[in-house]
Amino acid sequence: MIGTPPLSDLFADDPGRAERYVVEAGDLRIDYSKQPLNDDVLADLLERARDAGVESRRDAMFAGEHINVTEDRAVLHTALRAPRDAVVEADGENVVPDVHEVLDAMSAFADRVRADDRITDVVNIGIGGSDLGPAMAAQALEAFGHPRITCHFVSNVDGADIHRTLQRVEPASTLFIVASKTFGTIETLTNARTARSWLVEALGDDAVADHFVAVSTNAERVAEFGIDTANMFGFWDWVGGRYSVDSAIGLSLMILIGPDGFRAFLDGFHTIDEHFRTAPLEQNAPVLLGMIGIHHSDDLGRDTKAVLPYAQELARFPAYLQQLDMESNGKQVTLDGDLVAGDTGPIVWGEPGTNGQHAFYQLLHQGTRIVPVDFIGFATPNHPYRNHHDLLMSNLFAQAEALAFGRRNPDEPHRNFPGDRPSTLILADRLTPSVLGQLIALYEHIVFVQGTVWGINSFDQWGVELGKELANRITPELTGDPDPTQHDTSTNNAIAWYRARRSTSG
Ligand SMILES: O=P(O)(O)OC[C@H]1O[C@H](O)[C@H](O)[C@@H](O)[C@@H]1O
Repeated sequence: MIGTPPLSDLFADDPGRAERYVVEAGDLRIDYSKQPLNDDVLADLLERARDAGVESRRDAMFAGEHINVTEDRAVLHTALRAPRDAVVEADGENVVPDVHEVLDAMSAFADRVRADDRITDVVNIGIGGSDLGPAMAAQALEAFGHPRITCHFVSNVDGADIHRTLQRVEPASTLFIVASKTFGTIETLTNARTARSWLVEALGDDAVADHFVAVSTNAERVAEFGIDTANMFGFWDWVGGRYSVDSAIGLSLMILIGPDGFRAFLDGFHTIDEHFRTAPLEQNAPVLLGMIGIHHSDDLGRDTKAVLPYAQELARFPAYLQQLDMESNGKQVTLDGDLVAGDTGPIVWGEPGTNGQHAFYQLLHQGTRIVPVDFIGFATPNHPYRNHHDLLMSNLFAQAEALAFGRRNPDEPHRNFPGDRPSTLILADRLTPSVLGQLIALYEHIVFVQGTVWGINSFDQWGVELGKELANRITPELTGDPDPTQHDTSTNNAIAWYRARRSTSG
């Protein structure tokens, strides 16, 4: 492991540092000068990226090879944002015409809904990748939204979620989008059934065709559920759930911001795809940021990473990144099935600034753990209050400065700020559909680079299966007969406790 002097020394000794350690990708200006790097460390990290085969694996992904080996699938979310005339082959077939056929169908449908004064509310029912992407993006891009349309997102099987939403909408003016790649996810099917009963009770069976559409890869299950497949928008098994916001899973977003806005969103992704595919590693933003993350994790033993957007509209961005990063790289075995040697994906968390400053930044500044931070900010806000924005941005710049350089106070240790706390500063002119697409694609490819270096499969998610299976086993035990005894004693007692109270509380 190569160490570096404190950031204050690195800056003092190298006046060109702040110019040199900046990379531009699309509309993003990424300053990584407040990271524990010098030219030697950087060269070493890029060497490690090369040795790990980042370039060849990247090319294999873009070429549609089955790099998701445990599911024997291509990984082609990049094809979802390829221009109409591009050629991307999966299993010998160009998938781009199919992608654009669905985009065209979505666009026609979105235009119809946007022009239909009867529809005021769109409720997306989905979970995981079928929720977080559109929910995060709809919030992020509300300023670009249709004035009549409100999007709602129901994900949790907790009845409180659908109940709250159904109380806020009217059957006649609501469109439900049931979004599920597999159409087998119990949370989504349960919520969708409840929504359908609610609609049918108010408007009758015939209303389902007008008020329900589906987004899925599984036409058979959509039909079984009772949604006409004429009202279904498809996608493909080479789109991972957490990489699906730019597939038909983004239908609610497209209805909100319009087909042109959605096109701009996809173009933003594509800009970063092209950057990632073609920029030399030295100027390749996902590679640089990915390798900085590797440095924190592998060399400096840092377990977590905070993503702190100075944009209220990006409030759900950290939650979105949690699935993207932690479901992708929270793995313990390599592609060959061996245990990995060190740690893999970081614990990702965050909240928008300035709220975080009044909550957890104490630990960032003076805690014993060092948390690498990504700050995100914009020059122009999507609201009219420039004075607020100046305050917001001054806080962003101040926090990055304070973390990096601290303030010595030997006489009062509790007022001492040690500094030398790393951050990356990601800036863009304005949070537009294109810039949001660019940000998401940047993180997608950072995750890819890191998964490649760790030698893991970033595209499966077997770790979510066991809990699902056990829940399916326990569900009938909560109501059935006799009392269950087949679990460990703690689980048995918890189930017995619930059964007893369930029967008395009704
Ligand atoms: O879209 P669906 O098939 O309903 O899946 C929804 C989510 O659930 C699964 O358990 C996976 O962990 C996620 O990757 C997925 O996004």
